[in-house]
Amino acid sequence: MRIAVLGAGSWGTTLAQLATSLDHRVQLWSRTGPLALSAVLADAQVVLSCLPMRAVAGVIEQVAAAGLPPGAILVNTTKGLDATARPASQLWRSAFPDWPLVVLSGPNLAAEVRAGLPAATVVASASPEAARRIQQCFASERFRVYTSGDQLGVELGGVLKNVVAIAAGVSDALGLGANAKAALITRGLAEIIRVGTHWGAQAETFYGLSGLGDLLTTCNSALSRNYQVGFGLGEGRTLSDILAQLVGTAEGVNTASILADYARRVDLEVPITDQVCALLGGERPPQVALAALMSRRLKDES
Ligand SMILES: NC(=O)C1=CN([C@@H]2O[C@H](COP(=O)(O)OP(=O)(O)OC[C@H]3O[C@@H](n4cnc5c(N)ncnc54)[C@H](OP(=O)(O)O)[C@@H]3O)[C@@H](O)[C@H]2O)C=CC1
Ligand SMILES: O=C(CO)COP(=O)(O)O
Repeated sequence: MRIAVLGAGSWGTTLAQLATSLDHRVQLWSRTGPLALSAVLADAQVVLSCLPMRAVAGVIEQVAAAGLPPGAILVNTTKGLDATARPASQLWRSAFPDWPLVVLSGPNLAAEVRAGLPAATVVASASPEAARRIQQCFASERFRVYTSGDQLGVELGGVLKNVVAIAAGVSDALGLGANAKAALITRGLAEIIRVGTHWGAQAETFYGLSGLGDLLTTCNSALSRNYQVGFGLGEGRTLSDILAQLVGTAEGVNTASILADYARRVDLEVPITDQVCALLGGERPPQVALAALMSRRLKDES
């Protein structure tokens, strides 16, 4: 396959390397690289977006100006929300309604995939044929690829877990222990399912690789940038200090405030997100956020 990879950060270079090792012809585009976007797109059969959320709308405009080859499969890997709480694939869908669209998402820390450690992921699309083609394209002995028809659920699992991963980092920095971490991850999953099903995703999807799978990876690995942000907050550092030293993108920082604002407007309960937001905004210290979560009104687990 001829693959254009947009975004030469951690994930873009990793997927480009994986695709090259599988004998695809790969061209990697970055805004500072030597290749023009029009040349990279010219005869691409697959266009893989590995951009941070803040770059997606601008690059879509550039792709529209450069021209997207008819029939090329668009693959979104961005795990973020725009200011209006839309996940990235919805921006691609609005700009290119006639092109097949696939979301690739799962527990896939780039450094581990790059090192050739075994990993699994999910490719989801309204077009089973497009999902199967992308499955074939990226599957290897070290990277197992499943398909799903719940494109929204697969994407939202990857987007929403970032906020819980920030909370998990805080929990570990405070030394709160394994019981607290398990409670956080489990109630985080309940929060993700509440938001995801509100937006129309299927609840079962969140128990799969792109939901629970990615939540476990991101909440338990210091390789995760979102976890690193939380760990820094738990150590009492300011967000600006943490971000100044962070290598790469932590999408959960923006996702938390966008989600908290949205949830407030539609009266959806997102207590973990609310506390993460308050911590990110420097509004309260971690121990006060913890106390707020522990002293909520007593309720049924469901
Ligand atoms: N890293 C990972 O483990 C995984 C990441 N993801 C998701 O993939 C997305 C990208 O993450 P990741 O690769 O880690 O991010 P990085 O921060 O490593 O890289 C982002 C890349 O995007 C480029 N970029 C930034 N702004 C623009 C812009 N306005 N126009 C064009 N290019 C731009 C950067 O270019 P420049 O260097 O010039 O600034 C950089 O090459 C995120 O949504 C993330 O959640 C998904 C799965 C795994
Ligand atoms: O999404 C990821 C792993 O699946 C990467 O997580 P971070 O963005 O927190 O590094």
